[in-house]
This record gives sequence, C-alpha cells and structure tokens, in this order.
Amino acid sequence: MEIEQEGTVDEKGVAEYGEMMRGSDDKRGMHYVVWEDLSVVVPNFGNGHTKRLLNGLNGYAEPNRIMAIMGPSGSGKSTLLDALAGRLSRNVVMSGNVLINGKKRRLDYGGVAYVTQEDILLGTLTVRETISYSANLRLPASTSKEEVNDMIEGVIMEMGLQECADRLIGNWHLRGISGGEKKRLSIALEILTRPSLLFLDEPTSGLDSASAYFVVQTLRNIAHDGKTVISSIHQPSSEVFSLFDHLFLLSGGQTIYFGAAQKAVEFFAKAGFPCPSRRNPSDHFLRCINSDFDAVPTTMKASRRIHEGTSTGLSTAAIKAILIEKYRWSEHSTTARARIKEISNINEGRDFESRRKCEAKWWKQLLTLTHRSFVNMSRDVGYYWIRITIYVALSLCVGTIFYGVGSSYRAIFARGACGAFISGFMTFMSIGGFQSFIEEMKVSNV
Ligand SMILES: Nc1ncnc2c1ncn2[C@@H]1O[C@H](COP(=O)(O)OP(=O)(O)OP(=O)(O)O)[C@@H](O)[C@H]1O
Repeated sequence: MEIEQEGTVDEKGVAEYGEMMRGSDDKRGMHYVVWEDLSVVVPNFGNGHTKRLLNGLNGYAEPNRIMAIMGPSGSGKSTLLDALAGRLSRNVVMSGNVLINGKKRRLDYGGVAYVTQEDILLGTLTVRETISYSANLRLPASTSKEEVNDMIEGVIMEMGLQECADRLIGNWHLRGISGGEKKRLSIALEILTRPSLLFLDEPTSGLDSASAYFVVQTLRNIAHDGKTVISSIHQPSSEVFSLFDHLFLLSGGQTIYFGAAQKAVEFFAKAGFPCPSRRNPSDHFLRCINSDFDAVPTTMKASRRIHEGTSTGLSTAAIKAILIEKYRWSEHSTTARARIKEISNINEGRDFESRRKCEAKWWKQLLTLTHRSFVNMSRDVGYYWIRITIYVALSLCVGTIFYGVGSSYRAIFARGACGAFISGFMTFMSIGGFQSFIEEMKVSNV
C-alpha cells in the first residue's frame, strides 16, 4: 500500500523535540488506567425504562501501548471512552471503578488530552497560527519564546504538517486543507502539552486508508514514547489494524474480546469463527457481532458468507452470545484480570494537581484570544468587511437624510429619530455576528 507522507520529516528536529519533551515527561509520570466492572446506564430512557450502555466491562491501558476500542455503530465505544476520560453526560449513571495509577482521581488539565470526532478549528487561521495560539494559551508561563517556537515546529514536523503549515484551514466558503490534515492538526493541538494519556474518538473517520494509516502510525509513535493512547475506531483497514497493540471489542456494551490485537484472530478461530483468508480481520470481527445485519435480510445473506468454512448458520445474536461466553472463560480474560490486579496496585504518586500550572497567565490568555479574534474577524469577509461596508453606506444615507436638520424645536425630534434608528440598526446587525461568536466559543479551549 502506498502511504501518504506529506513532506519529509526533519528527523533531527523531531528527535530534539522528543528529547526536550521527554524531560518534562519524567516529572509528569505515566498513566496506567484500569476499569473494573464498569457499567453505564441511562436511568430515564422513557416510559420508566432504563437503558444499559455499558455492561460490567473490565480492562486496562498502559504506557507504551496503543489500544483500539472497536465495535459496531452504537456498541458503546464513545461511551466507554467518555467514561474513562470522565466526560460522561449528566443524564447517565456510571458504576464500577476507573483507576488512574491505582487511585480514583480526577483527570486534570495538562496530563490528559481528548481528541473529539469533530475537528473544531477556526477556518480563517493557518495551520501554524492555530498551533501557535494554542501553544501560547496552554504552555506553562515559564516556557521561553524560543522553547514555544521549537515546540510548535516540532509538533508540525511530528504530525507531518510542514507542507500545509502556512495554508488556511478553510471553511464553508474557503477551500483549505484536506480532512486528513485537519485531523492531524486536531491531534497536533492536543499533543502540544505532551499529555501522558491521550483519548481519541474515531480519529480516522472520513479519511482514506493511506491518511488513516499515517494518523494511526503517528499515534503509535506517540504511544511508544511512554504515553498511554486509547482510541475508538470504526472498521480500520488491515494495515491500520496491525498498528494497534491492544484491542477492546464491544458489542451492545458487552466485552467480546479484550487482549493483544494480534491474538484476536486466533480467539475468533478457537471460538469457531475463523477469519477467512484474505479478509480484513476487523471486517470479520464486526460482521460476526454486528446485529444490524439481522435487520436487513439481503445483507444478512451476504454476511452469512463470513461463516464459510465453519458452516454454523447461526444468527448474529447467537454468535455474540457464544463469543461473550468464550471470552469470559478464555486465557485472555484470565491474563487481563491478573494484569488489572497488578496495575491496580501501582501507585506512581505523581501529583496531578501540579499540572494546573501548565496554563498560561490570565493576561497572556486575554492578549492571545483578543489577537486571535481580531485576526479571525479581519480575515472573514462576510463577518467583518461586508459589515463595515454596510455601516459606511448606511452612515452616508442617514447623513444625507438628516443633513442640515437645523437647530429648531423640530430638529430635536429629528435627532432623536436618527439616534433611535442607528441604535436599532446596530442591535440587529450585532445579532448577525452571533454565529462567529459561537464558533469562537467552541474553539476557546483549543
Ligand atoms: N447520554 C446518552 N443518553 C442516552 N443514550 C445515549 C447517551 N449516550 C449514548 N447513548 C446511546 O448509547 C448507545 C451507544 O452510543 P455510543 O455513542 O457510545 O456508540 P458508538 O459505538 O460510539 O457509536 P458510533 O460508532 O455510531 O459513534 C447508542 O445507542 C446511543 O444512542
């Protein structure tokens, strides 16, 4: 397969950057994450019913490993990721334990990053500017200007963004960088602070297999540099799948498989559902456990072909039940339980609270955000320049109407009417700027 490599990566620069950041990692420590008997339910799901999103999950994630959370649509991948990252919505209830380095802790700013499925970026800024504003907002106040610049350039190289570093991101009316580049930029913004625990919600969605490979390869490099990387992913290609160290396979909120990604094929074969030769393993796993196939008769027939060679002729629900049971009593489950016990006793004792110091001083944040806002507005023709033109044109119109109004008693009313018209007009025009305001609110923490 041909892999898309955008520009050549300056190996020396990346190495120096890595060295510099590793120094700070020593202080930050590593993140071992364990979840035990993790369940998430929606208590009020209508008509007095409750809905179970996750059902008694056990697992762990450790440094130097990249874990894929896989499963059919609606299986609970994002919910699991949110539960681990402490980002569950308020209408759900979580039970069970999520331990970080052996303790229940709040995941604080700086050490942990979450890359959402949606790329929240300002289209009027270039890639380098976006990273630069983010660096100025997030890096510790003690970081010198040279260090900040080195970090920005290092992240650009690490994520292979050199080619498009000075191109605008683009928005609905402005063609900018590609989807793959946007995704890499979103990841670049999150790894700026060198978090030791990184969550990603479907980082390859909407990307072609070459771009997806490049993104996951970069995540793997990050993980193998002492970081813990947990990513949900939806049907990766076999090349992308081979990059993952661990696999958590979910269906209907239940564990189908958790263990080494490369041993999953063997587990399915032992359970009676071998992956046909030349089939993408992740495709095979999902076809086995995706009950959506049951609802579509024609597709179901096609899906039956996955069982060629095993000739089971079982429904998806039956296959799922077998796999859940087989996993429960498998060596993978036993190994996972032992490792969970081991990791639960790890107490790195690193102080999470100290990471709060990573944020820039309030006045620097204010300056950076004001500058960014000004650049954003001045480059947005619709928001800024058209508005200025309208104001100038209106001022001329109103000026000619009320020109030479005089200083009589009636002129007082005329001036009042002019003032009321202008303030009314300004109020309505400012409502039009609300959309840009909301857009900036979304990226305010980026
Ligand atoms: N806060 C919530 N309230 C009610 N239902 C929810 C909530 N969050 C998730 N769900 C439901 O839980 C199920 C699992 O959702 P989740 O987003 O975790 O799935 P997913 O595997 O990430 O799916 P996809 O691959 O389509 O993104 C879905 O049926 C979803 O509608």
